[in-house]
Amino acid sequence: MKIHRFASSLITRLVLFGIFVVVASAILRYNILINFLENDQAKVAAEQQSTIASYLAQDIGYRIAERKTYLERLSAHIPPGLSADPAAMREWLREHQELQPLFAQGLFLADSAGTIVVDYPTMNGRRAISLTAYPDYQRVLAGATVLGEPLLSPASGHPTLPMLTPVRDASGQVSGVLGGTIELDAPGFLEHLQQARLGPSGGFMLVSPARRVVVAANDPVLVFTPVPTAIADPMLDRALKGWRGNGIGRSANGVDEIKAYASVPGTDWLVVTNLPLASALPTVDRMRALIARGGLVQAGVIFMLVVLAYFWFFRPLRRAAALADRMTRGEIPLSPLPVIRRDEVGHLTMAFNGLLARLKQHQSELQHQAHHDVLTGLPNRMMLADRMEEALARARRLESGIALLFLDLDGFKPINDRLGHKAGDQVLQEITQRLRQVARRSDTLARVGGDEFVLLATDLELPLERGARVLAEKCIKAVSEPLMLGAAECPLGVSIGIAVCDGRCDPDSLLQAADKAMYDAKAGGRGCYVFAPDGIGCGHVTISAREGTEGTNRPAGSERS
Ligand SMILES: Nc1nc2c(ncn2[C@@H]2O[C@H](COP(=O)(O)OP(=O)(O)OP(=O)(O)O)[C@@H](O)[C@H]2O)c(=O)[nH]1
Repeated sequence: MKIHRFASSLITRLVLFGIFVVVASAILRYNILINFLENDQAKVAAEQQSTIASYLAQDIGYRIAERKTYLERLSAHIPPGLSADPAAMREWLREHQELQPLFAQGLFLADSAGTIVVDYPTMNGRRAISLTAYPDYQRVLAGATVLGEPLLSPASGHPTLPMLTPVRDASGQVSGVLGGTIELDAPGFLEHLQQARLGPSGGFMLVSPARRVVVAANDPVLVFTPVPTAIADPMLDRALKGWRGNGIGRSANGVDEIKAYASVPGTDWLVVTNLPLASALPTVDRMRALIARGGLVQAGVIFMLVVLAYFWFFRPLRRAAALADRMTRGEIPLSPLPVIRRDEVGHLTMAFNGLLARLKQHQSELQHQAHHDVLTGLPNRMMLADRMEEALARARRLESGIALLFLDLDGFKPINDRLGHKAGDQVLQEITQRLRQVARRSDTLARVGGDEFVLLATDLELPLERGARVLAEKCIKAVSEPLMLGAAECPLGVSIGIAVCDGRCDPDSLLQAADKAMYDAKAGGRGCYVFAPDGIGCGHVTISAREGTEGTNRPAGSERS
């Protein structure tokens, strides 16, 4: 029962609704804020990465340009005829290599047939290599300085990068090729890219779009590995096709990353940076934790407020409901509930009190209807019984007596028949008024049948019959007075049976005795009164001065009706 009441409680619903609103707004706020922060932070991080990627690309470009310029200058300054003397040429190369070691794997000279003839330092097998098979060899012969594709040095096994420039004779004709081999791992070339760290798990790559291979990376495992396919990493694929910029994309292993792409000047290479989104946005993570903690605190505060509200705002309501329950169970009488505050609860309580007042009024009306005759407003038989009980008890206490006059109208039916029931009702109301004037305030005049009335007279002095007789005569006189309804005369009389008692008799027997005496009065000619015979149904009647108890008594001057 309690669980059911709890489940259907307005307060429970209010609390649940409140919690729903708080949770929904917290989730909404959380999503809006986190989305905004994520986008904002990701944008900032992507711009930062672009800057870093550009810086690295510029740095690599600069180092390549530096080597290119150096190689071209060396080529231009080879003393005439020196290339014909390998030992002197090698010495010349050594001097320059030691002065400016930009090519970590050294310098070499190829003759006009493309065969390497001199190198410094001497590397295993390098002198036997022919450059004619080299894809860009013809471009070198045409006069261009060419940066080759990265390859694993057959001599050292290290990733290397060859650079070739033409050597011209005095007439300006290409007479040979001067080359230098850059070692990718060597200090002073790609070390920024290789050693740099981007967050806890971000990385850099130098990619050759032509070969679709990773030239260098801060993760050595990636070096010389093919780049992911277009499906695995669509953003990188776009970058390989020429697009430059930054953004958020999914990596080949399914991680969302912030990526940036920048071109290395003087090459077709590409610097790629990538940083997993999660580690790029530490503020967002902290914000998440902060919002979660804030949400918990908020929920706690709201819960406490709801509990306080429950106890504070609804206390009068709970108290009123408890009182109303007790009234319903009959533990306390129906009485207005206390109105504590002038709020909605107070309004409801006042409305309840109004309803209660109406109910009580209705109840007393019903009570009145149950004990009174509707037409005349006189007490009915039920109420008469109560009054008789009271009167008998009082008579016993005060050692007085009571008289019961049973009145039945004479000649009422013809009025009804002649003038109708409505007129009959008016007659009954008029007779009631007349009989009321005859009775004392302490007496009870009741209507017990169609044209039957009972007059209960109390506190009678001895002899009881004297008072009863006077009363009966007054009744006969009052009823017999001319009665006009409009122009119609309504002649009426009344027959009265009288029973008297000193208080020690049974009310039903007393009523029966009076009723029977009334019939005797009817039988005796109507318009008169008859006392119930001593001992008939009223064994305790004490009559000290009994007059005319055996005969029919008419008031002086009254006519038989
Ligand atoms: N108008 C009206 N008539 C009523 C009411 N109650 C009973 N009656 C009528 O009252 C009449 C009573 O009948 P009787 O007692 O025979 O009338 P009566 O002419 O006085 O005859 P006796 O009593 O024998 O002298 C009946 O016609 C009933 O229908 C009422 O509330 N209003």
